[in-house]
Amino acid sequence: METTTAVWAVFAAAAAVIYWFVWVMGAAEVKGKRAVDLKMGSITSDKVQDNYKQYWSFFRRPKETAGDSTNVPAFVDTFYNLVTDIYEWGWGQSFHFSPSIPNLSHRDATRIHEERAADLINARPGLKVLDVGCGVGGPMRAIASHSRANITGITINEYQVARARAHNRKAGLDSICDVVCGNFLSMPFSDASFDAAYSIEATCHAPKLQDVYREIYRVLKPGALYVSYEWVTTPLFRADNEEHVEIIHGIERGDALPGLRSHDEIAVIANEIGFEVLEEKDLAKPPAGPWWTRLKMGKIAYWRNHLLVSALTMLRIAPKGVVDVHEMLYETAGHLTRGGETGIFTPMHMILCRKPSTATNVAAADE
Ligand SMILES: C=C(CC[C@@H](C)[C@H]1CC[C@H]2C3=CC[C@H]4[C@H](C)[C@@H](O)CC[C@]4(C)[C@H]3CC[C@]12C)C(C)C
Ligand SMILES: C[S@@+](CC[C@H](N)C(=O)[O-])C[C@H]1O[C@@H](n2cnc3c(N)ncnc32)[C@H](O)[C@@H]1O
Repeated sequence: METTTAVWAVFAAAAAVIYWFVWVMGAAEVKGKRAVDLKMGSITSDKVQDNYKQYWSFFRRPKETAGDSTNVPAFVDTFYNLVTDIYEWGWGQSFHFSPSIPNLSHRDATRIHEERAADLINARPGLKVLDVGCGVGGPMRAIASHSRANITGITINEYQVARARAHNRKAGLDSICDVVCGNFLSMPFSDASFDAAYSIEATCHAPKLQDVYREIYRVLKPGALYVSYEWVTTPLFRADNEEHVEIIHGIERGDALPGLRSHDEIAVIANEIGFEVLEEKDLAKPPAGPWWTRLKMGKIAYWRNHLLVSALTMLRIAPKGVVDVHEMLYETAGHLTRGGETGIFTPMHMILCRKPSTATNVAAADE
């Protein structure tokens, strides 16, 4: 072989490897981002590392200020600036777990878990439904396609609003799906303005569940249904077991949680606000397939992703700090997996509630 031909062959092979590594392997898990498009929400690239440090400082706050929850929405917003693109790239547009179903893809299992929420609140054409903590709108689009209900989502993170709106347009669902930026602890909606509501793995970010349930109760019409998939510790959790405590702390640190609640607090709080509790169930319990296997099976993929984000950072395609955030998520995946395997944690404690038909618009806990 001539030298020039050999050089060209080496170049072509290298180009093919880079293409495969970045565009094929680095493509979004389901449908969303490519690794080369990793930004960090609305943070400018030079501020990513500072924001990452700021995120961690929340967990190092002095004991005297630990009870002060006023800064939680800002801390959660910073978290989603840091992780939204990595989530979309490595997981898809639905930022939640679902029970695995034999012979079904993650994508289908995710859709089924979302449609279940829609069916529980009897979502149907013409109904005005609220999505509390909507992320980039994966569940919203699945539920809108399934039910043809009109859905309004709310998220604290401006960058997610832009992503969700772009996805809604692309899916041709923008006539029935909209997203607003706001705090679910004080929502920019009038009293009794929604026919139904759901929240999927989002209210765990509220420092006090009462505050978000009270707001949801306020904006729902009397008789309206509300379903939530809550992150909680299960009856198997033991506060005097060091490993259990470490797993739960690990989940809190890596997922911007001010403090995980126990399974038995949820219905008590819903009742306290004035909701009638119609059903409560841990959707992770058998016969449901394990929700954590999707995290566990990806060990090799994590290493590939780690190499990819490191290479993209070195080439200055991805901002400095992405590697740290990715490392944090990798560790979190370990804690979540242990939480699932030990059975001490579930991300799908389902509670179905109704605002009484006779309700005046004052939440019981306010009276
Ligand atoms: C409900 C919440 C988020 C739940 C999940 C969507 C995310 C929790 C942990 C995330 C991930 C962990 C490991 C990442 C991996 C290292 C990377 O290479 C690709 C993305 C991950 C798989 C990432 C994806 C999203 C999660 C599974 C919380 C915040 C309340
Ligand atoms: C894990 S994501 C789940 C998103 C979506 N439900 C899904 O399943 O894809 C949690 C969402 O809750 C939102 N959130 C957290 N705290 C919030 C707050 N105080 N006000 C509004 N949204 C909030 C986040 O911005 C994010 O969109």
